[in-house]
Amino acid sequence: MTKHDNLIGADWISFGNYQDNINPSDVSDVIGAYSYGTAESVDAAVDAARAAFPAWRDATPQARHDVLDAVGNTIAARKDEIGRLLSREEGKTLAEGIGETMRAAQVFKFFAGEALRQSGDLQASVRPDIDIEVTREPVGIVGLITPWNFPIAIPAWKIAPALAYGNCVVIKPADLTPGCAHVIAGILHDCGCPAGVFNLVMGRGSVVGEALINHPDIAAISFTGSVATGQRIAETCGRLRKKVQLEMGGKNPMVVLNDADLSVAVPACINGTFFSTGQRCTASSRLIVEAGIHDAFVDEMTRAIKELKIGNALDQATQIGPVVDARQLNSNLEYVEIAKGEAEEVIGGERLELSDNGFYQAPALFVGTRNDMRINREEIFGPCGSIIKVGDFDEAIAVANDTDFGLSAGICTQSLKHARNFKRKVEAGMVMVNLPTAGVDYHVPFGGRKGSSFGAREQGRYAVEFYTTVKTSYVYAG
Ligand SMILES: NC(=O)C1=CN([C@@H]2O[C@H](COP(=O)(O)OP(=O)(O)OC[C@H]3O[C@@H](n4cnc5c(N)ncnc54)[C@H](OP(=O)(O)O)[C@@H]3O)[C@@H](O)[C@H]2O)C=CC1
Ligand SMILES: O=C(O)CCC(=O)C(=O)O
Repeated sequence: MTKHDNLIGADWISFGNYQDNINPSDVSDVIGAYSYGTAESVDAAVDAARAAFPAWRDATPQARHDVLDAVGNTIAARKDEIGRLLSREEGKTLAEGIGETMRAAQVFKFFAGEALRQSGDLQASVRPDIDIEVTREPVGIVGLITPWNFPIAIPAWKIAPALAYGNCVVIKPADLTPGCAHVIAGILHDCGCPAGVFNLVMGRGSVVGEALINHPDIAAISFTGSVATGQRIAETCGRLRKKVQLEMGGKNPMVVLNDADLSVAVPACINGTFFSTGQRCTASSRLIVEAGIHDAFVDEMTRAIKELKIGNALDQATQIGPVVDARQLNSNLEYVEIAKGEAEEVIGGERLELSDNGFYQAPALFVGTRNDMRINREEIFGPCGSIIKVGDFDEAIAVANDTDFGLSAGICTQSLKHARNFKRKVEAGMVMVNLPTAGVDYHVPFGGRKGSSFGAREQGRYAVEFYTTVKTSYVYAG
């Protein structure tokens, strides 16, 4: 079996402790063995980054552009092979895996451009003969901790801006999906990224992740994952005065009003709720439906989920792949049991025993639910959606906002007035009109409010806020 090592400085380093990367579509398929690091591995990676930082900080924008652009081009050229690896290790369909790979390529190319577009302000002083410049500088060495559900796009949208703005990186990918981050490391290495500017340390969150967040020379941590881990990271970073950016869960509402076009609303809800096996922090987990269209909507959704093809992620016909692992599958099935006690009706949601030996679950629709039920308060992170019936638009907005989260929110309506009011009143970082709540562009800000996010926004040119620090310089020329 192929063994995969960590990238520290210019070298591929083995720490022993090889762990199998298993395909959730078919657990007999072992993708490779990945060497997991320790706290000492993090020390070595930070030493390499510290040595590389002065030269990378001072590198020309052109030099940074060229590395990132070459990485983007290489990922795009290898999209089929990398997309297949992604689908094998995470379980999303091949189309989704290749699509996510292209998104990562585009992110690198976008931030290659941003490396060239850095700017500052020249401001007038309130005193005579003094000029003031406001400029941005890299924060230093940044630690990136990424989840399993977007194993190439999320590393890409943290690595690319970090490097574009002159930082050095130590990344710890999710222990369930180290393969795509390992491929990015190889591509950065081969595309001329100087030794130590980018370092990969694979391993467990409780070991490598903890060492990263506690390391005194790491200036900033960018994290995507669960609320519990994010809270822990925020506390540590606050105590150690590190800059921190957290993207966590969602309980995203999708409102369907009486005037919605069901031929738009149903595909948007099917996509938002069930695609990527519901394992998206932007998934539509609460479908808030106005009474006049409720029964027709439930009928159409029930028909549509029964037609979904669940199966091996690598099968071209598959629309919904497996759940990522046994732990997540068991957690989803527990929520289906909870739903049986809370909802008026549960459609689907059962464990599926297919010919491939993977973690398959039928999509689940919970009908006749209230917003105060556990299934509507807690993030499930599986192919499960609840339907909540409401009387009118005002009630729909109140229910949409009655949640601890605030990442994405959607509305299906043909009314310009309701769409406009929804955009203004909904408490979310991203709003979708007649579109699924999940599936975002790569060049605009991503993030939310309340319990979903903390710190500066990710992606697009707004990423500059997290990956740089501001310097104000006064020059007297009298
Ligand atoms: N918002 C999102 O996009 C995501 C949300 N989730 C939510 O989280 C739930 C659990 O998923 P899970 O993968 O366990 O999420 P975690 O939050 O545990 O994992 C996210 C990342 O954090 C790392 N990590 C874990 N513990 C620590 C720690 N103490 N210090 C530093 N880093 C740490 C993980 O490492 P390791 O992989 O080794 O555990 C992983 O790289 C899901 O059911 C879902 O609800 C999960 C993934 C993405
Ligand atoms: O919906 C998307 O396109 C991105 C979702 C995401 O980043 C996540 O689930 O972590």
